Amino acid sequence: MSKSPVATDTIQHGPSRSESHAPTTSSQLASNEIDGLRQQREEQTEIFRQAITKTPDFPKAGILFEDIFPIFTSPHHHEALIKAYELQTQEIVGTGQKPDVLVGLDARGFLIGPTLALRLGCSFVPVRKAGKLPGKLQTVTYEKEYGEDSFAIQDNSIPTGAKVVIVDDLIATGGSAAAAGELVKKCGGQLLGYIFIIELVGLNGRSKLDAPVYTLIESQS
Ligand SMILES: O=P(O)(O)OC[C@H]1O[C@H](OP(=O)(O)OP(=O)(O)O)[C@H](O)[C@@H]1O
Ligand SMILES: Nc1ncnc2[nH]cnc12
Repeated sequence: MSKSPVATDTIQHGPSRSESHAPTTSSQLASNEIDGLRQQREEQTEIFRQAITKTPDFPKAGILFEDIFPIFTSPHHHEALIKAYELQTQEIVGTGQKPDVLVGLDARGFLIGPTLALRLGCSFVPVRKAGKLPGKLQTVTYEKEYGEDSFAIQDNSIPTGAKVVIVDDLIATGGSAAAAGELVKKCGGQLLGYIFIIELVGLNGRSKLDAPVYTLIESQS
């Protein structure tokens, strides 16, 4: 799992299995468990990496489009993906805790958010493209890798002070995610972090975000 501040710090500062000769203490046990989790994640990440297709010059010349839909053709890979998001959410909110609200971004964040919310037993709230949601809205216009767009969220969808995690498939320029974060805050939510499958690291989208960013795969560095 790349760019995971909580997990990476724990792994880097804990003793590794090969360094440990003394009797096992509870902190070493925790470290071993983390090693096991990390290995499991690396195997899963490799599965996702192989499933994702890359298409040059789509939807515009110069864009290398990374398509996550093939992950969903296999129930096994689909399950592994939701599990990976579940583990990542646990790292953000703390073991045994859950966010109050998961916010998913139109459209590909909707592939992950509702299923994950059901697993965690929390609320799911959509951030929709402009013109799709009824009622009183908060809206924002933003730039993304291949154009400009507008997002909306329903005004009363997030209780004041609610712990919120934003999920989407990919971060490129970070424009979409930053806009969604702005909407969450306008609604009074407390933004705890973002989770993506793919990060296009060369675009440094995470620099636009002011909450921790967790990604499974780094690409296009
Ligand atoms: O980091 P950025 O440069 O903002 O780009 C990332 C966004 O672009 C894609 O969505 P898109 O707007 O293409 O919508 P879609 O999910 O309907 O395809 C992707 O799913 C992210 O939401
Ligand atoms: N290169 C890319 N591939 C897929 N979705 C994207 N959204 C923004 N940039 C993208």
